[in-house]
Amino acid sequence: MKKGKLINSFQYAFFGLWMCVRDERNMRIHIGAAVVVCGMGLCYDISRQEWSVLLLTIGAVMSLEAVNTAVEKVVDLTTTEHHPLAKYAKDVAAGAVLLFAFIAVVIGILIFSPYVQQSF
Ligand SMILES: Nc1ncnc2c1ncn2[C@@H]1O[C@H](COP(=O)(O)OP(=O)(O)OP(=O)(O)O)[C@@H](O)[C@H]1O
Repeated sequence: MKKGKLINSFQYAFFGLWMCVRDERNMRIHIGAAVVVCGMGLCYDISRQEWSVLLLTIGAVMSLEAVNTAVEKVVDLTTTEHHPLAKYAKDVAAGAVLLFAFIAVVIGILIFSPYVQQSF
């Protein structure tokens, strides 16, 4: 692959993430939650393994939100009409984010509950 093209690909990808943050309220909520849990991670001095799980979880939630946004945009591009398949695609993509967001909350509780209990 040519060097220029590789740089362009990174630029497009970063611009995609920026548009997601700029336009999607849910993405900004995920970022807020990530800042809070990373702050807690620093406060409680969690282990390397716990940081790995935490960062993987944060990355997965945000990546899923980005894919959900992409699905929404493609559906909107495909039809402006009310269509059951459009609803199906959007709701399934949203469900994927919701499912992993629940898992992320459970992971957060598993990681931080021993530290929070110790501090009382
Ligand atoms: N073209 C369509 N045909 C049928 N149902 C649709 C269509 N567009 C959206 N919907 C449905 O309307 C509801 C709201 O969709 P919308 O696109 O506004 O996304 P949203 O859930 O509000 O997400 P976001 O806040 O990320 O935009 C969802 O249940 C979605 O499946």
